[in-house]
This record gives sequence, structure tokens and C-alpha cells, in this order.
Amino acid sequence: MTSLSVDPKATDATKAAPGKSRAEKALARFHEEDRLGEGLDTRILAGLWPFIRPHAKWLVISLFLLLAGSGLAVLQPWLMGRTFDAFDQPDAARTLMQMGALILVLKLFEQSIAFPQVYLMQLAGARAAGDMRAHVFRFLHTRRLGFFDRTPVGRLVTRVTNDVDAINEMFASGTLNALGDLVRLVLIVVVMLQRDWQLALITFVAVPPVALGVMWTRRRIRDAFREIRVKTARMNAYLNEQISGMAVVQAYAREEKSSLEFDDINEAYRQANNRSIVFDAALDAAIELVQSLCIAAVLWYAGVRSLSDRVSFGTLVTFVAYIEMFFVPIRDLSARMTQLQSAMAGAERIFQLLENNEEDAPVPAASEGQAEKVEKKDESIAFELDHVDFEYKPGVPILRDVSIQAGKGEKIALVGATGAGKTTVASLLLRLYEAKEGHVRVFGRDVKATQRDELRKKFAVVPQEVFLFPGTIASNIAAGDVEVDEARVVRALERIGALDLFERREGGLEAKVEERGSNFSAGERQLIAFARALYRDPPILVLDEATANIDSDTEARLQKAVWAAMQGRTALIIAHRLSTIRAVDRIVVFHKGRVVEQGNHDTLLAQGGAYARLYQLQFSRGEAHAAE
Ligand SMILES: Nc1ncnc2c1ncn2[C@@H]1O[C@H](COP(=O)(O)OP(=O)(O)OP(=O)(O)O)[C@@H](O)[C@H]1O
Repeated sequence: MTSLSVDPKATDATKAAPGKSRAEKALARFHEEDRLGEGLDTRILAGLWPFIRPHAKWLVISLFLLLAGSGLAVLQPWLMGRTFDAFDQPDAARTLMQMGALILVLKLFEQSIAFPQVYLMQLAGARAAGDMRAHVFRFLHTRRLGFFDRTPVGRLVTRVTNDVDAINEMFASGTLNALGDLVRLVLIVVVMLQRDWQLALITFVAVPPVALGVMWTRRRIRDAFREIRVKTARMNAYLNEQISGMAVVQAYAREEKSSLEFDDINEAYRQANNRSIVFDAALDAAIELVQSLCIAAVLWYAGVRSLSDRVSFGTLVTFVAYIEMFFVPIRDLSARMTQLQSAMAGAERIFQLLENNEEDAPVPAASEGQAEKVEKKDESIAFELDHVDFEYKPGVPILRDVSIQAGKGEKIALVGATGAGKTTVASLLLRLYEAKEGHVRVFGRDVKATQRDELRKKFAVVPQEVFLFPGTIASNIAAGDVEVDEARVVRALERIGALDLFERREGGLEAKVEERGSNFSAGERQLIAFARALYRDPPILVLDEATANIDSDTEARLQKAVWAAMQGRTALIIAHRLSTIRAVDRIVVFHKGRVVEQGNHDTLLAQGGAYARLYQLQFSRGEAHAAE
């Protein structure tokens, strides 16, 4: 796809930022996205086409009906004029009845095609937008984690919601009706000129000032809308922050201060809205005024001219009707242009996102031949880091020359100060990130040469911060399975000794899990994560032990869960509890991204090195007693 880069010039939001705090500037930059696009952009339209194409037939029918509707709308005042002209003809009564019937039929026809026209246009738009949302969501699933580290969540959510909606709006709000408006304008101009060119010119004199006025006002309205979007985003961000941090707000009696802050944000939002309302109302009133002036001018001129050349009654009726139809499309054209620009800007941002090439490669990165080369067929090794260097950000090394091997069934503990790089090792094994140097192998195969799904099926991860999805206890334990296998859920819970704990809850295993598992304690969430690991029953368990304090009953259950989960499989434990550390086969000690010691508890203790110091530190804190 060609590059659809965004114009880098600063926007109002960033220009308005001098002297502001860093946070405010960052916020302003974030809202910079509210800029509008360049109107019709063929590259963007080409990018949208694959989403529209499957629904294009509805769009074509709708546009055809739109053009037909525009023609019918213009035909009626013309017929009306002919009807009035027939008044002084001898067979006026018959002509009037015929024309009346014809106008009625045309009106009915026009109205009856209006429904399918609007419906089909919106249908095509809603379906294309739905496909696009699904596409972007699937695309996000296939990005590497590093991409999410760098991209704010809010921005990605906006791509799937607001930006796609902006494209949908193009269909829903009738932006494409601009085509009908244009046809209508051209037809009106032609009929007016043909009917009476002098009266037509009187009307057209008003067009340039109206067009200029509309453009000026629209620009103000557009600025006001942009301001509204910025204020809305600010309000959303503030509400999000306040509601998420409600516990702190209440605990520190911050309600009054928060209310004052919110009042400011609310007031700014109201004022931005006010500006758009004022300009919108003024524009409507001005258009009405111009229409009335045009009608008055036409009537006046017809009066003046009637001294020498009588203007027919029918012509006057036709002109009055056309003038009423004439300025509305001019007013709407610019609003539709704004909507189109907004849709193009939304589409451009989506395409920029879709250009990201950090794919979480589903298939082996190396060709088959290369894959063979990196394979190391030692069936007894479950996983291995072979002289691995790694950095999250270029130039900031996190792991340096790390080599760790785990034999099948071996239990390995990683210990070290916080930030030493232990969790990173687990992420590399799952190929959530890729090593800069060296090799990461799982069952003898380089992770880069393994199918993503095949690799990840070999692991169950119990993270420090367990993430629960809304659903039930059972559906969370069976995470990843569309159909929950009840018997397996029960067996998994039994094995970690937590079945009774969850069955006691109201609703049992079908008890509701709220968003992010907020109705479960940290310990309970950990237990669910252990059950999840056992349900999956993979050959390797990765356990990032939680450091949070939990009550002694849950602690005992967790201990049991750890042992149950480790049974019969290889385990990599990022260990914090001494009881866990002492019972593993091998301890790997990390310091600033390097492996500084390896061995079992007794050997390392006897060495009196880094591990012995860490152990003494924890022991002196009294944790060792708890672990006895
Ligand atoms: N996604 C990330 N992007 C950038 N830097 C990161 C990322 N994740 C971790 N780091 C940094 O990498 C270093 C190692 O982090 P890691 O989580 O592996 O440490 P750890 O030893 O597991 O720490 P802890 O015991 O606190 O869990 C830290 O300095 C951390 O700030």
C-alpha cells in the first residue's frame, strides 16, 4: 500500500500549547488528530474501496435512486408553473385536474424512493464500517507487544470506534447526497435560465456572497466542532481517570477538588458547544433572509417589467419554488464537505495504523531451510536461551549474553532484584518480543522458526497481575476455548485444591466475573490463573509469582496450586517466595540483565555470593520464617 502519511504541520491544538505543562502539551499533541483531511483524496478512496466493494451494489442502487429523486424534485415546481399558466386557457379545469394528479403521483413516487435510497446508503455504510472495525481489531491482535508498548491504548480504541464512525457518518449523514444536491442545482439553473433568463440572473447575483458567507461560517463551525472534540476527549480522559481512581479520590477526600476541576472542563465543553450553536443558527437565519430577499427582488423586477413585458403567473410560482430549493443545497454542500474531510482524515489515520509492519509472525520467520539450520535436536532440553541479548528500546540493553537451559521436567527459578530482566526472559520464550542476538529455543526449535500458535500452545503463563475477562469463573479458566469443558474446569480446580473456594460463591463456577475481575481478590485471581494453566495442560509452565501480600489461607492454597501446576511439566518460575525457591532444581540469579550465578539452593548458599546475600536479605525480613 502506498504511504498515506499525515501532513506534519502543527495544528491549532499544538500551536495553542506554548507555556503549558508537558502533560498538557502531550494531550494537545494527542488531540492533534482532530485535524480534518483534504476532502476527496483518491489514494484514501482506493484504500476504502476493498471495504466498500462487497456492499457497492447497495450504494449504486442508492445513488441511482438519489439522482432520480433529485430529478423528480426539480420537475415538480416546473409542472406547477405550467399548471398555473393553464389558468386562463379554455380547458383550464381539465388541465388543472391532470396536472394535480400528475404532481401527486410524482410526489408519492419521490417519497417512496426516499426510504430505500436512505436505507440502502446507510446499509452499505454500516456494513463497510463493520467490516473495517473487524479488520482493524484482527489486525491489532496480530501486532507484537512492542507496538502496544509505544502506542497509547486510547489512540487504538479511537481507531476502531471514532475513526471508523467518521467513515460511517459519510454514508449515514448523507454526505454522498452532495451528488444529488449538485444535480439538483444544475437542473434548477438550467430550468430557470430556460424559463426566464433575466429573473434567473437576479437570483444568481446572490450566489457569490452566499457562497462566501457560507464558507466563512462553515470554517468557524468546523473550528468549533474541532474544539468540541478536543473538549470531549479531555472530559473522557478526566472521567476515566477519576472513576478508575475513585478509591483514592474518596480515601483522600478529594471530591471537592475533583468537582471544581470537572466544573472547569464542563464549562469549556459547554462554551465550545455554544459557539457551534450560534454559528449554525446564524447561518440558517441568513439563508432564509437571502431567500426572502431573492424572492422579493424577483417579484419586484417582474412588477417593473410587467409595464412592457408581462411575466406569467406560472413563471413566478416556479421561480419562488426554485429559489426556496436553491440555497439549501449550497448551505449543505459545505457541511457535507466538512463531513467528507472528517471521514478522509479518519480513514487516513486507520490506514496509517494498518501500515504498521510489526507483525507477531504467525508463521516461521525463516524459510524451511533456515529453520533447519537453527534447529538443535536435543530432545531432552525443554527450553533454552543461547547467548541472548535483548533491548526493548534501541540502545537500552535489558538482557546481556544470557544463557539458560531447562531440561524436560526441570523446575527453574529466576531470582534477582526488581527490574533485573526476569519477566523479559519469559516474554522471549513465548516470542512476545524477539531477541536481538542469540537464539531462543523451545524443545530444540528456534522460536523464530516455529508457528506462533504451535509455540504458545506449549506454555501456560501465570502472570503476576492476573487479567480476568468479563464472563464466568469457568469461562475464565477455559480462556481461549469457545466451548467450556466443565469437567476439565472442575478437575483443574480440584488439582489446585480451590474447587470448594469457588463453588462456595453464589452461582458457583458460573459466578459472574466483572470487568478486569474486580469482584475477586488478588489471591483468588491467582488461583483462577493456576486453574487456567492446568486446564490448558501444556508441557511448560511459566509462573511470575505475585509479590502482593495475601491472607494465610489463600497463601496456603497458592502454595498447593504452585506444586500442583508444576507437577509433570517443565517450569520457569520468577520466584519471590523462599519456599518456592528452595524446592526448585536450579536457581538462576540475575543482576542487571546478566546471569551471575546458577545452581541449587544449597550450593548457591554455600558459595556466599549474590544469591546468599539475597536470601539473607529476605530471611532477615522474616519471610524465611513464614516459609518454614
Ligand atoms: N514493555 C517494556 N518496554 C520498555 N521497557 C520495559 C518493558 N518491560 C520491562 N521493561 C524494562 O526492562 C527491565 C526489566 O524488566 P523485567 O520486567 O524483565 O524485570 P523483572 O526482573 O521481571 O522485575 P520484577 O521483579 O519487578 O518483575 C526493567 O528496567 C523494565 O523497566
